[in-house]
Amino acid sequence: MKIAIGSVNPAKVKAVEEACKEQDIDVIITPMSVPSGVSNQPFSDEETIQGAVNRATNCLLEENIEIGIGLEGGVVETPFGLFVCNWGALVVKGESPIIAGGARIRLPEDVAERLRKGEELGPVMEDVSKVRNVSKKEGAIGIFTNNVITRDEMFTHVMKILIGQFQFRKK
Ligand SMILES: O=P(O)(O)OP(=O)(O)OP(=O)(O)OC[C@H]1O[C@@H](n2cnc3c(O)ncnc32)[C@H](O)[C@@H]1O
Ligand SMILES: [Mg+2]
Repeated sequence: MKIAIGSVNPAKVKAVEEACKEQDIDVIITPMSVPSGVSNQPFSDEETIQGAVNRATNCLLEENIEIGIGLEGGVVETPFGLFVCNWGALVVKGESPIIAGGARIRLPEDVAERLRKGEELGPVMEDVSKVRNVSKKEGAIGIFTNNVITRDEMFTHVMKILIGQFQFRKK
C-alpha cells in the first residue's frame, strides 16, 4: 500500500512509521510537504481538524498515493486556559475522512499569552525551552511532561487510532 504523510516534520513522519510497524502494516510511506490550508497556528479544534483533513486530501493529488495522512497541531482556548490540541486524518482516495484526536496539555500562562498576541507555538517553545527545532523533536508536550510523552509518541497514538478505525471500516 502506498501512503503519504502530509508533512516532512520528523516527529510526524516517525509517528506514521512507528504506528504502521507496530500494527504490522506493509506500506511505503512518502513524506510530502503539502499546504494545510489553515493558519500556521490553528486556534480551535475545528481549524486544526480542517488542517489535518486538508493535508491528507492534498496528498491524494499525487496520482500513485492510495491513502493520505494529515497530522496537525493547534491550540484551543478554554475556561481553564489555552491547551495544545492535536488531530489526525486518514483519507482513502474516494472515501470520507477518518479522524482522531490526541492528548492535550494546558500551556503555562506566559506561553499562552504570547500565542494570544499572535506568536506561533513552535518559536515560542524554542525560546522558552532553549531547545532548537523543538516542534520537530519532543514538542511542547515533551517539554512540559518532562519527556514522559514526546510529540512523536503522542502522534503515534493518534496514528494508531486512525489505523484501528481504518481496519474496522474494512471489516
Ligand atoms: O511542518 P509541519 O507539519 O507544519 O509541522 P509543525 O511543527 O509546523 O506542526 P503544525 O503545523 O501541526 O503545528 C502548528 C504550530 O504549532 C506548533 N506546535 C504544535 N504542536 C507543538 C508542539 O507540541 N511543540 C512545539 N510546537 C508545536 C508548530 O510548531 C506550529 O507553529
Ligand atoms: Mg506547520
